[in-house]
Amino acid sequence: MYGLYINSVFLVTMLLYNFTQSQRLSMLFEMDYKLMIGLLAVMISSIAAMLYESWKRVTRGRDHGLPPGDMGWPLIGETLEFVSCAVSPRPESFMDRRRAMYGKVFKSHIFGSATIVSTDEEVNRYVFQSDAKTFVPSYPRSIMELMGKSSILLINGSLQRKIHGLVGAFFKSSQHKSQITVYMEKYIEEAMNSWKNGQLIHIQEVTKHIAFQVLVKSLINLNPGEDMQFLKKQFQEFNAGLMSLPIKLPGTRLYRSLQAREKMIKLIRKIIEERRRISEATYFTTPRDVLDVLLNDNGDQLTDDLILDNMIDMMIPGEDSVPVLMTLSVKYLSDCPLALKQLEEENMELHRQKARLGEQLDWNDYMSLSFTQNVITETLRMGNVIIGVMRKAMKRVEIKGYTIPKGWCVFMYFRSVHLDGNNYADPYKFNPWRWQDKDIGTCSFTAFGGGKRLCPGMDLARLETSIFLHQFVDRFRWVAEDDSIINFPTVRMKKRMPVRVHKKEEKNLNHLVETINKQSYRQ
Ligand code: HEM
Repeated sequence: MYGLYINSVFLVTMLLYNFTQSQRLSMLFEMDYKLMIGLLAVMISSIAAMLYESWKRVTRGRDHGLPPGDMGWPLIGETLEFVSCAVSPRPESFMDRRRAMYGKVFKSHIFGSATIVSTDEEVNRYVFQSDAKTFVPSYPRSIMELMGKSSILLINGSLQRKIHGLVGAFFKSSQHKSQITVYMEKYIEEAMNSWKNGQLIHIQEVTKHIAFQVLVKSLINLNPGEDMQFLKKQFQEFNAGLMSLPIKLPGTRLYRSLQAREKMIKLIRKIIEERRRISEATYFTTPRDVLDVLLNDNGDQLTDDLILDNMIDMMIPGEDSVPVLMTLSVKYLSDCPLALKQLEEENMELHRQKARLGEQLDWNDYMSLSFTQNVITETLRMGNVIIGVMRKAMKRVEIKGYTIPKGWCVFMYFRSVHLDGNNYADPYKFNPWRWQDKDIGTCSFTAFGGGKRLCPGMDLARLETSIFLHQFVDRFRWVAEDDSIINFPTVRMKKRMPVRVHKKEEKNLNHLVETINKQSYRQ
């Protein structure tokens, strides 16, 4: 790089010297245009090289205690290389290369911020456990613009803890799980009843539709209908702006998303007003949804504006992640017949038991399917629905001998931790059996984050996925068409996971159960 810089300066000097010697301005125009372009290119590369060198000097000068690493080019840093790896089938290759050179924690400059990238579970645990005086959440500008000021995703301290506690407790409650199980079964049945034998189904689309209905039911108790359709349309418009240029002018993507947000706020405000008209005793005693939970709070911190912000912003982490988890489970199971067979057996055994007792399945039954839960955990480990999260350092922090300067971002990249051979043997192999008798809480598994911001929707996501897998294997056999996983900007299937479904006949079902019983599926 330094050689290019010297050469460029030399070339520019020579050309300028020739030009001044000619003493004729017109000579500039007589010069071959190719030479002009060449001259321009040399000048630009010369300036770029100078900037690069001074950037290096500046960043090297600041290195006291910083983890090793490369800040890349001025302004863009290493963003281009990060993105080119992110769109490849191995997004973690960006991290792998640097881990080999610098270790599990290194410095970089991505998406406009000086960043410490951590692929180290101990460092991540420390960051997760830190309070808001040390680290606060950090998101790309467009997301910040679209989120409400009082969004749980942005606020810190006691108010964040309060909302997190209220929402988490509601999602964990037996009452919510029972209610959502009934609705989930209903929405799945409606979708599956329309499937014809041999039909091609796009799992990603079906699960997106079902999970959105469940999410909206959990948040504002809305049933499928006109309002739900309206909300879905506006949320899609809103969502499209989350990864856009942060320009708020009429006509821009961000502007349209902000308008969609306003429309959603209007609808939810109307729902709040309607609830206030209903007698307090009816809706305040047993909350039906998160909205009731927040309205029910006796303190004066939870204003209507705060509740409105949160009703919309809680859809952001909840809307896409659950259908992706369901879709990836189907993908990995399709690629691993042994795991599919064992999952089928477990679910059909439960079905038979309940049929013998003449009982319906409840949420507890679904959550107690241990192999199915292991399939979900393994899908989260391999699929990395959320590749990682960002925090911003509010002060200079020392962790494990590394310095994180005030104002820098920390990017906790879960994907590398989850695909590290030292943490998980044969990490690229889908192996749900690895979770047998393993305590998820004590290992490096952080698909739902950790600490004070541990995902409050974690149980809901697991329950929904268990119910979907149960109903799917109970009623259908399928043949998956070729498809591949895309990881950037969000995780999804390239072709929306097409599968050809075949209804299980009652006779075939019994035969299949017998066959399954004769086999052992352990690996
Ligand atoms: C597969 C499904 C899901 C995954 C992988 C997932 C993952 C995560 C992760 C990693 C975080 C931590 C973010 C951080 O530390 O900055 C988080 C936070 C959060 N999740 Fe989930 N999530 C899922 C489903 C859901 C669902 C269904 C909801 C329901 C609304 C939900 C609501 C939230 C909320 C509100 C937060 C923010 C908590 C806070 O900052 O206090 N998530 N999620």
